[in-house]
Amino acid sequence: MAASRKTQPELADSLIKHWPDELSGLFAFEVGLSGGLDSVALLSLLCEARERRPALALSAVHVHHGLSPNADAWAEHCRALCDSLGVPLRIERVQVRAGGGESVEAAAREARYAVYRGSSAGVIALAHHQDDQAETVLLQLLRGGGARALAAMPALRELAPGKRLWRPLLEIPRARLEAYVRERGLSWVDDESNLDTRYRRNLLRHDILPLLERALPHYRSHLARAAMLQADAAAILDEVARQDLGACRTESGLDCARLLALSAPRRRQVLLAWLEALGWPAPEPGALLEFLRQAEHADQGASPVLTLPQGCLLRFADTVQAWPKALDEPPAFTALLWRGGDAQPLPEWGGELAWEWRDRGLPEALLASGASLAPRRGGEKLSAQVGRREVKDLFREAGVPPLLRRRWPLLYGADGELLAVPGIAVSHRLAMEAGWWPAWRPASL
Ligand SMILES: Nc1ncnc2c1ncn2[C@@H]1O[C@H](COP(=O)(O)OP(=O)(O)OP(=O)(O)O)[C@@H](O)[C@H]1O
Repeated sequence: MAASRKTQPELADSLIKHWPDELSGLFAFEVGLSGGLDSVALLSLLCEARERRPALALSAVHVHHGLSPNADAWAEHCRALCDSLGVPLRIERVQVRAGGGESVEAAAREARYAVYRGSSAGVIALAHHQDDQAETVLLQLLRGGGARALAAMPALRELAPGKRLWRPLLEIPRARLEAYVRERGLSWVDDESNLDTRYRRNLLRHDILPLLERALPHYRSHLARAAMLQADAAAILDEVARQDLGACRTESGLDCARLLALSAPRRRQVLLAWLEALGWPAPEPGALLEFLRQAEHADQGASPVLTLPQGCLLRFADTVQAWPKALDEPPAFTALLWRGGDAQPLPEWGGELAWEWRDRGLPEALLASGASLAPRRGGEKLSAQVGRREVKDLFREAGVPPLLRRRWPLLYGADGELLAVPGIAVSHRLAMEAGWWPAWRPASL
């Protein structure tokens, strides 16, 4: 053991030397221990760090997925290793349920992260190394990922409030970890699924990367460097998108004029940042481009819509709005509460009825004496300069998307006469003098 420590001493030294400043003052570290070579190396290295930093409270967690016939043996191996290193271990059994097109691998990962988030330690350390990082960059590239995806795995990130995820081995090639583990005389288990080339990562690892290595022995560090550069680019994109989003955001969505004044790539980033803030996954880049193109060239009367699994984006008047998928049916009847021109919030209608004083508007007496709101049923007509006009045509001309027409409140007088289509037109017959104009403000998300 003493002789071997001379061969690979620099690994533990380098770990200590590169201890992130952000982790100073944190002492409870838990290693995600699969029992494989990488996490065995990490646990052992952190044990060496503990010798030099006795305040370090080191523990380990093994997530027992129960997926492999060898799962119990892996857990046993972790137990024996932790006993020999004097590290407390918790073994967490999880039920892996893949659903909705998710792979078993992804479901197992999700289950692991749930266990990590539940840890009482402030820092969870995982053993991803430089080879993993290089593979991740290539896989993201092959999936057509952008800067954020190509930034691959960060060395440090927040896992949950007050909890960090740390990957201290990202700059170390796997071969060095193997040499280290062998020198320490430590044993590890091999996950048999790692040899299964059905998984894309394993196909890269076993069939493609060995070829690449022959021509470009330093490809790992080059890909890791590319990831670092992309991480910077992604951080700048995020910063700019956050600022642009702040400038474009209005109560009901994004201001079209401000959005369209931005360069095309910034527009896309704003929309993506907004969707992310809403918790909606990013749409296909092509679909987003097409929506923005249509939104830019939309005339009065056209309302481009981008339909997404969670709902839809639409351009209406001077805003881009996001509407959740399931729009409830509006109420059949709502009494107008007249408060001398104060806006009336109507959450059950998904918006607010506001009032403006105009040269031609509705008389106050009419509004104060039993007016009400009801949805469109079809066939309604409103008094116009010449005769009466179909509400359907008024909606179309105003560019109200069909989706919003269903829950657009129409304003009726106590005698059942249609007084106004708020925000679009008021009865010509009743608005002969200065009076009130109703404005309907649909609230998007
Ligand atoms: N069963 C497990 N229990 C605890 N930690 C684990 C387990 N499996 C993996 N880990 C931790 O996660 C690290 C990455 O493992 P692996 O490469 O198998 O996961 P991955 O799914 O490819 O990566 P990611 O977690 O980024 O999705 C391991 O080095 C180890 O630290």
